[in-house]
Amino acid sequence: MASEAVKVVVRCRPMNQRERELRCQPVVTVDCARGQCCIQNPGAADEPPKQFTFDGAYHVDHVTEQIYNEIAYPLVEGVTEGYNGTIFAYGQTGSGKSFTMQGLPDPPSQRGIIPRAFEHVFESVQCAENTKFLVRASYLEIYNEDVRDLLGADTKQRLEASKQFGEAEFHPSSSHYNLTVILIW
Ligand SMILES: Nc1ncnc2c1ncn2[C@@H]1O[C@H](COP(=O)(O)OP(=O)(O)OP(=O)(O)O)[C@@H](O)[C@H]1O
Repeated sequence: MASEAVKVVVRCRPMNQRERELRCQPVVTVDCARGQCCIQNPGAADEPPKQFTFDGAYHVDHVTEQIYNEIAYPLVEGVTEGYNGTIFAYGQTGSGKSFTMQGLPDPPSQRGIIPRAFEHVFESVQCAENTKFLVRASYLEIYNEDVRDLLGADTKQRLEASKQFGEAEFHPSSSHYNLTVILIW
C-alpha cells in the first residue's frame, strides 16, 4: 500500500438474515489485490459494473485481525513513536462499523480494532523502561451532526465545539500518545 497520510479502505459485510430471506442478490464484488470493489446494477445487467479503487478492499471472508494487522497496526505503531493517528469508521446504519471497531470477543479473529489498539498501546507502555505514561481516552458519538460525550456525566447532553471532553485518564508525563478512534453514525 502506498505511504499516504490518509488511507481509505472498504469492508464488505456478508448479507444479514433479512437480506438472505428476501433472496437479495449480491451486487458487490471485491478485488483485494487491486483494492477495488465493483457494483453491478441488477436492473441493468448489460451495463458495465461501477468500479471504485481504495487503499485496501476487504471482502466478507476477511476477519478484523487481518484488517488490524494491515491497516491499523502501522498507524498505532506510529502513535507509540509520537505521531498522531486517527481511525475513523464511516457507513450507513447496519453496514458494520461497530462490528469492525468494537467487534466480537469470539472468535478472537473478529475482536475489534478498538480493543486491539488498546492492547497494542498498553503493550508498548509495558515494554518502555524508565518512562512514566499517561494515556488519555475519550469516547464520543457523532450522530446527525450532534456530538455527545459517552464518558461524560450526562451522555444525552450535546457538546459545544469548544467544550472539554470527559476523559478516562491514562497520560504520559514524558511521552504522549494521541490515538483517536471515531465512529460516525
Ligand atoms: N464483516 C462482518 N461479518 C459478519 N457480520 C457482520 C459484519 N459486519 C457487520 N456484521 C453484522 O451486521 C450487523 C450490523 O453491523 P453493525 O451493528 O456493526 O453496523 P453499524 O454500521 O455499526 O450500524 P449502526 O450505524 O446502525 O449502529 C450486526 O449484526 C453485525 O454483527
